Amino acid sequence: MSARGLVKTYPLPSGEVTALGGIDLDVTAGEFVAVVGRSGSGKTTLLNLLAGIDRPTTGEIVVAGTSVHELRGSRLAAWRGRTIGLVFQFFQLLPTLTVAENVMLPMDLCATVPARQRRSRADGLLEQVGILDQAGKLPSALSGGQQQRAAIARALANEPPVLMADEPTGNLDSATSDSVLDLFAQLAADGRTVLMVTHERDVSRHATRHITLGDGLMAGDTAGGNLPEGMLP
Ligand SMILES: Nc1ncnc2c1ncn2[C@@H]1O[C@H](COP(=O)(O)OP(=O)(O)OP(=O)(O)O)[C@@H](O)[C@H]1O
Repeated sequence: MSARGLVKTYPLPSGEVTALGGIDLDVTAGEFVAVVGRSGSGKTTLLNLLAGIDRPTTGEIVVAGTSVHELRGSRLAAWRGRTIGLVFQFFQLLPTLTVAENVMLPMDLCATVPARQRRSRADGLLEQVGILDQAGKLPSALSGGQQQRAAIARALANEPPVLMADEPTGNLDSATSDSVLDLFAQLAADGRTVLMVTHERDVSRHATRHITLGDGLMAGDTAGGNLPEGMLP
């Protein structure tokens, strides 16, 4: 995954806000990258651009051989559904569907898996994240950690090469956070690219690389699990 000259500005009545001022980035398969930085430094904007949720004002993004900045509308949505697994702070599970049905939803939307294989694939993913015994329950019957595991299984439904997570442990206690982060580390070790936005030092130490943003620019790029002092707010 690479980005070149990534700029994102928002026009406001009071003037233009520059969320990203020109980011160059290369991330390879198997990396577990934590994007860190102060509030307002551009972390979520960067993740949204790389995931194809939002489009850059200028600049280029290439993910798994596709020039994402050239895609629009339904082609962008189809690419995103196949390529990017998304995990959010508040899980975003659909409350009226069972856990297994939530996991099958991306398969239904993208038709990447034949209909008769979707349930067994969902069960396999739920087993991988350790909650197969919760498959038939509604999300409200699960703990926060179990709900985030269900959301990770759903993110993996279409076998995306890239997993992106915005503050995935922001709503979990520290022991539960650790187990979810171990799961991300395992998914990266299996060859996926994992990119996580976080502002918590304890969370970011699970990553193998830290990208620090400051005022929309790259302020640091360090390998290893320990973020140098002063690199987090
Ligand atoms: N839709 C928008 N319209 C206008 N300004 C925006 C919009 N989205 C983000 N911004 C601005 O862009 C800058 C970067 O925001 P962003 O949410 O990417 O930062 P962040 O590092 O993720 O912050 P936080 O840690 O608080 O979530 C901020 O100044 C923010 O106010």
